[in-house]
Amino acid sequence: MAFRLALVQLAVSASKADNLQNAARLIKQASQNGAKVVALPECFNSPYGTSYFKDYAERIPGQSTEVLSKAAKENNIFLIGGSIPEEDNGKLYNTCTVYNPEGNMVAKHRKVHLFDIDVPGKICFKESETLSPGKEFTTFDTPFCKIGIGICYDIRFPELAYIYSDLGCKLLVYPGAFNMTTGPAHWELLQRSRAIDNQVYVASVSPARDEKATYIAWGHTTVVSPWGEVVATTEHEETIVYYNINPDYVDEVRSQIPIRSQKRSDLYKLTKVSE
Ligand SMILES: NC(=O)CCC(=O)C(=O)O
Repeated sequence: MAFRLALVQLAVSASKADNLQNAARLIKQASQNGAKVVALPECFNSPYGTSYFKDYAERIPGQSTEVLSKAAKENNIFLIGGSIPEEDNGKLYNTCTVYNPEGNMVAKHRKVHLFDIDVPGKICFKESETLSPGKEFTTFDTPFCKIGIGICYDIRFPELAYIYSDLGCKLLVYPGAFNMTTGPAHWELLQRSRAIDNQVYVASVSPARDEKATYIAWGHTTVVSPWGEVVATTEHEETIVYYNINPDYVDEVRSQIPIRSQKRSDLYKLTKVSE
């Protein structure tokens, strides 16, 4: 069954209250425009940066996730709540929660791959200075299709996307916040790569760009089809990106180019490590 996806490229400020209010307003707008699944960006309630995570962190459930649960219920939608800094047992995580139209939390993804990079003269960022990594794969069912969740840097790891497609996901959603160095170079290419590798829809949701922020987001919230085409995108201002996802198109592309049944599992395979 086809459905309308809305990706909210939210302008995130230092005021958590404003961020929550803005998110609720744009979620409502997306639902009034027919969206059945709505997604927010990475770190939607707080500026993105290691110096902010502790101050903005909340337990789950907490203030921000209660706003999300209420918004999902009031608007009768599935809501992928971007991510928030989560505090649990003295540790901090970068966590995405997902709600069904009854407002129940149906999934929780803690960013698995922490964003630790050093590109000399351009950007050095170490999420691991303050955050701990998640350990779980995260998918959830909707009446439309199964959806897999990754957060930002998670998109660089093809294994995660492969596992999600193997579990039956037809859409992968990555709340993300690439930057002015890696954004232009890799943001779209990574989405198209994951889409083609797995013949799935890939959607990535960024915050809007704030030139005065300590970390300047690239924006360019985007949807890519299972054929690898960019089917919806934008620049960097606050906006909502819409696309009508047709899960049957995933099957069509897979039957045209049947790489899934052509894998040489007699020669190689990906295995899940159990704890
Ligand atoms: N928030 C992030 O994980 C940023 C990832 C990123 O910019 C990248 O290049 O990867």
